[in-house]
Amino acid sequence: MTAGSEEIVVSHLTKHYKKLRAVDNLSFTVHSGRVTGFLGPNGAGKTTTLRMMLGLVQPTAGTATFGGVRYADLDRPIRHVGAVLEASSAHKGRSGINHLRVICSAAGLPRQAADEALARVGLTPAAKRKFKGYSLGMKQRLGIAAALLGDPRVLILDEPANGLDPEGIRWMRDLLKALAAEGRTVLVSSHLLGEMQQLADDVVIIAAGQLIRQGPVDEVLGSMTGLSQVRVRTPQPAELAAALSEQQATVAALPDGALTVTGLDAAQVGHAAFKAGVELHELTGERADLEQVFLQLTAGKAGIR
Ligand SMILES: Nc1ncnc2c1ncn2[C@@H]1O[C@H](COP(=O)(O)OP(=O)(O)OP(=O)(O)O)[C@@H](O)[C@H]1O
Repeated sequence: MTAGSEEIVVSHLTKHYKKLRAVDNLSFTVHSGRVTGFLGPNGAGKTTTLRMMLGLVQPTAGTATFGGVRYADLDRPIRHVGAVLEASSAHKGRSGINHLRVICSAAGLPRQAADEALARVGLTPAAKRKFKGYSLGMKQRLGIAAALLGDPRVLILDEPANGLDPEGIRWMRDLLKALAAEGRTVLVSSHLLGEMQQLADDVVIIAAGQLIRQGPVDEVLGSMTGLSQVRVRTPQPAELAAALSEQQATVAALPDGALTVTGLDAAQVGHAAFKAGVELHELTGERADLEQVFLQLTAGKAGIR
């Protein structure tokens, strides 16, 4: 399966509910061939944004396009954009495979697309079991299978890891990375920041309806130097702490005897030790993780509006 490239461009997208600016002049780009994490505190406007992209909510202003075309103007949208906005629902007594076949026949897709999509999400062994007997994880997989039926170049998933066990989460990560590696555009919202750090190539962070930061995960993490720490081990901790304190660094002792230094990078700590004649046995730069960066960037903007 090869896929052409179809970027998502969100431009000045806005949604007002009476006085509430649920989404406020939001612009960002989601690139093809990459997984983009869409992050924001509760009530930030993520679901509203995704729903506007898919034509399910009418924007107050602004646009969202897929390869330059609005969702409503796409020719056979199922072939362009697959979306999973909430855990899938299906007729309780219908089997997984029949659920997908019904969608295929309504959308004019070949029957065999149902078998392929089911295989892709690992549900073939449960193909003939009734939906009501599916676990939450199986329902999530079926929802993704439905989104994949038209072999779309864009995938949009709202909290896809909900209800998945650790193995399911790992499976989801591998699937989404593989779909992006095929050249697809994959946009996924999640609250699981540790998972996002492992999954996403790029992030878009919003809060209170507005863009806070977008870019490659590495760049976003690297830009928050104030949050990074250096771990250092020395047989002369008192001398090193004194030398570092002169440079406005904060030094804390760890239970294992090492020190953590905030406010300097590893090279600066190494240089200070060298100048003070202090012997080092370990020197490791520890970058802030996505959770720390997220909390710092959205501080004061989180919460229910
Ligand atoms: N139909 C609606 N009418 C009025 N207000 C709404 C409507 N839909 C959403 N909102 C409000 O818009 C804001 C953004 O909601 P949205 O569901 O988009 O946020 P979210 O980032 O997806 O949040 P969460 O992470 O909690 O799912 C919230 O304050 C919400 O209460």
